[in-house]
Amino acid sequence: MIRLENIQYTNKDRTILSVPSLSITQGEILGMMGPNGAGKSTLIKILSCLQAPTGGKLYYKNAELPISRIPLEQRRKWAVVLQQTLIFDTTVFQNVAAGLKIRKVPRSQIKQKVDFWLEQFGISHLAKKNAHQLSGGEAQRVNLARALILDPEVLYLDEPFTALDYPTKVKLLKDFKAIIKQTKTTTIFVSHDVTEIQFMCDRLAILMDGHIVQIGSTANVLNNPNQYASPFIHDMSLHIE
Ligand SMILES: Nc1ncnc2c1ncn2[C@@H]1O[C@H](COP(=O)(O)OP(=O)(O)OP(=O)(O)O)[C@@H](O)[C@H]1O
Repeated sequence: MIRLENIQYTNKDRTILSVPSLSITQGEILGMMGPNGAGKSTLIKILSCLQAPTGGKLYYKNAELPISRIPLEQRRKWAVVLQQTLIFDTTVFQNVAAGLKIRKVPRSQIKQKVDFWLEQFGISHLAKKNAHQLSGGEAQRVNLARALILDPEVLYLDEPFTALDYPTKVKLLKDFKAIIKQTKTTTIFVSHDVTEIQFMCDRLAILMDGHIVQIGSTANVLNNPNQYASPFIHDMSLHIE
């Protein structure tokens, strides 16, 4: 589905990211972990074309993308959800409908789709509430519904659950995983929380200092880290216990 070849991101003389190759298959959930400043957000931004790399090639469904000028139709196949919920000062319904309105989807379809996605995320009862009056967990549900309503082929998530308390997070993770497995949405998921990663991800990549030092099945990477990943995995062991 997505393939990176020799992707580099340098700033002045500093290499922030260097990924010789990375392939992401359709429908998989790929996790990304690593210390602060390892380059996870930079990689997400490059994958979702929010930021152009300074070198390398990006392929989407075997076609090379012109990374410095990605067409709008292509960008619209992807959705990005960040830790900060970008909620508009209007109702929950209008927030979830926003992307469809921009795409000029007919009103009758908008109503049908919004009702469906509010239901999927268990927030139908909040439809008329002002989105600025929501709790963190409710707001993040709105944020996720707003992304998934666009039927993205790829979903990029950068620590979307970090600010949530544990019971809220567990409930949302369960609902969310069921939805993305059902819709077979290819998902790239950055997190600092090993529990989230274990629960969500088919594969896990460990980034250190701008390099993917290990990638493989989530259980294998966490249980058998290589010499480069093991200091980071070891430091997380307190959280695992
Ligand atoms: N546009 C930029 N210009 C200069 N330096 C940048 C730029 N973007 C990121 N960096 C630097 O690149 C490095 C990687 O940053 P990035 O945000 O990708 O890391 P991260 O792994 O997502 O970190 P965190 O876990 O703290 O969110 C950091 O040292 C950051 O300061």
